[in-house]
Amino acid sequence: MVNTMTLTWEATREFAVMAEYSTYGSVVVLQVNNPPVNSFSYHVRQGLVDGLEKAQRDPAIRSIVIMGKGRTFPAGADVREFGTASAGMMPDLLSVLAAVDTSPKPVVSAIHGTALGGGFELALASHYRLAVPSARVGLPEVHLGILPGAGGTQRLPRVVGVKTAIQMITTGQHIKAQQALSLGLVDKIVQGDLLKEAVSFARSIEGRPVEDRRISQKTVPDAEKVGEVVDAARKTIIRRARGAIAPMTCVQAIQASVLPFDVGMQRERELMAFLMTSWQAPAQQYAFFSEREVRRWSHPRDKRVNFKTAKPRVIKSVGVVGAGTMGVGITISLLQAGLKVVLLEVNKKQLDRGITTIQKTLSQKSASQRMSLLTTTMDYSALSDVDMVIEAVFESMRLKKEVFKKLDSITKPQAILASNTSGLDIDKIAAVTKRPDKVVGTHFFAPANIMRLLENILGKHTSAETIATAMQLGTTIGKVGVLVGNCPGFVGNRMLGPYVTEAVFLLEEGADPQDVDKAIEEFGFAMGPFRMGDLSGLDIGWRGRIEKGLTTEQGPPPATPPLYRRGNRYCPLADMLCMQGRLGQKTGAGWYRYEPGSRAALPDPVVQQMIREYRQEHGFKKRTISSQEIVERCLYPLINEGFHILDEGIAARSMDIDVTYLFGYGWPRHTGGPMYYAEKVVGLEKILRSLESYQAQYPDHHYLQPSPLLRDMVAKGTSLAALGTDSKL
Ligand SMILES: CCCCCCC[C@H](O)CC(=O)SCCNC(=O)CCNC(=O)[C@H](O)C(C)(C)COP(=O)([O-])OP(=O)([O-])OC[C@H]1O[C@@H](n2cnc3c(N)ncnc32)[C@H](O)[C@@H]1OP(=O)([O-])[O-]
Repeated sequence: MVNTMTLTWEATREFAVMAEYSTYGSVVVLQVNNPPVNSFSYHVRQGLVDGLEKAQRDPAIRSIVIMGKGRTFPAGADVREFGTASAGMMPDLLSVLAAVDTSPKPVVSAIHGTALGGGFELALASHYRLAVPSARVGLPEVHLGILPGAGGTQRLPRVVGVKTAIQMITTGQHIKAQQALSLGLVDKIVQGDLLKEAVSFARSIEGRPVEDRRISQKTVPDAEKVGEVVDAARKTIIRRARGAIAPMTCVQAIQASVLPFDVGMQRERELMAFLMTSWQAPAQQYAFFSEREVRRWSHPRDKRVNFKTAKPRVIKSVGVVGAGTMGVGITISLLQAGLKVVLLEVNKKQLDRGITTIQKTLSQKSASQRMSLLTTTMDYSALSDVDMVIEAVFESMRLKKEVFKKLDSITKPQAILASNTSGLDIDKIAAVTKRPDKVVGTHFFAPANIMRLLENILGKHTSAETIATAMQLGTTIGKVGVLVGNCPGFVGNRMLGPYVTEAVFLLEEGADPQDVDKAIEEFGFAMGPFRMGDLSGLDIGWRGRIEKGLTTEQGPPPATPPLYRRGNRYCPLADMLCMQGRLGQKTGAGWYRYEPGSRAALPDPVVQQMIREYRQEHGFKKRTISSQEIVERCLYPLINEGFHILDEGIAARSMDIDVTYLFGYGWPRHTGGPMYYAEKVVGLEKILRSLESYQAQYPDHHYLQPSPLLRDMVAKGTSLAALGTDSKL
């Protein structure tokens, strides 16, 4: 039992601020105090080493507890320090952990919050680990393009075996306390006050030898199977990594854990140095910080549109109009966040289908509780009292205007009206209401309950309060909200336009859909443009082109040259598929064919024949197109559109574009996003010169014309970060 009297701070705070030193009789408690996540900045490392040394010197001290102050046990190395002088300053994390491991007095890590990365490595270097039930542990370094470089690849397999270590480290998953206990990663789960419990536990183990508690001295339990385990895991890891080098490098380090500890540590250090100096690690760290930085939004249009000053309205209940795929996904997200939802659908069958999907998707445990927050209706008057409505009807301006007129007359005057549109003009929708200041675009991505991106569109009259409310709602429901301006397609779909168009032009010249998809997937996308089109439904784009007058259900509009529309080059291959009823996966055929019940895209001789005949008819000569050309011709125009978007102020910062693509379009994270990739991986000058060269070859592909901003930046040597507003990066 801990004497509560001893719980008053006796210690001086000479290592205060970053690692506080306190004594409770024979126990020293070192509390890391570096908000918000107690990361191991230089001062924390120094504080811990000083504290450990002081505890060793004091004969009255018999055990040491390490814990985190505030919300968490250390969540890892200070990533902002990477690449700076303080990252290399001694003591480094390895020497802190060596001092813990070799301490003759037992060291207990007492975990609450999230012990991640270097934090969990510190816990593994300790002789005992306690955790509160809500704690989570893990080694998520792979998401930052590196490996657990403070012994994590060597100590974890010594506890859980190579197989589980590979699984944990290559996925970077966080493990709950209970599972950590069953894996032997924590020794005890403690209820109640962690400090008291930890001090009491530390007293109970004083005097016991620490040698057999040192993980570094243990052997890997499944060491003899290491080759077999690695072989079995390799294929899946490489496929999942999609070009990221960190996962397989982590495996190489884990493989070395069967060697003597010091040899394995040396191997870990070498592999860490390899990753740290690769171009992928900074890209992934940029992605990590950008995901957080977009929360500090602002817009050049109006200085009141700024996260610092704009106050969101409190939203307790939300109406959702439309129980199609999007409306249902949005409803699920809102219910999962504990919000009250009124789901309106005028078609009874559709409504019933929607309710069934919602019930099935919500987790068994909380389904009835979540479902009690849902009201369903076919009557607009049920929306009279909600704080906000998200319209998710079919993508038609006429229909959306009708819905907004009704919503404006029925909902309370202060209610916010949001449209889940993927590209329609928010100002036109707002214009049919008497409250354009309360109208905003909220573009969710399918499946809306899974995809993390929420593109929030600021209309001409949208107030700062309204946009703040949309951004806040995104956070509440676990989305990554990005603020963008109003233009056709907003940021994401506008940039996708030239990408998809150029992909189809590649078919004219000799590529097959699978050639283009393969090149884009090798670049790192989960799906190339043709597989993606088949998944989303080819009719979406077709309907859009019909609405714009570019085509009709029967073929090209009368008196139109076959390969041109309004003076621009046009390829009708996608329209031809739709006219044959090939709308993608849902009809069993699109750019590919699909066996009943299967999602596997199979090359289709029918499509290949159609493309061949088309080439013949229009005099295109087939040639072999390299993967590099495919990647450049699809991605550089997309990037170029990003520069137009920045130039027009549709996105305030390049990171808003990057986050949009990382979270909404499956852009490979290890390349940082399209704008980061353009600047830091390829180089702006090279992008510009390639666009110029392709433009010379294809003068009527208008989007290959380099953006004036890109030209200007190359000429002046300006960086993208220098353009941004409010950026802390
Ligand atoms: C010889 C050399 C040897 C080198 C050895 C190093 C080896 C080691 O294995 C490497 C590591 O540990 S790598 C690290 C491995 N660890 C990880 O990868 C863990 C990464 N972190 C996370 O997963 C989440 O932040 C938490 C789950 C910790 C908290 O989630 P939440 O409650 O939703 O909160 P939130 O909004 O997410 O964050 C709040 C604020 O903290 C900031 N920040 C956070 N972590 C940071 C860090 N490590 N650093 C700096 N900053 C970090 C974050 O940016 C944000 O700042 P803002 O200014 O307010 O925007």
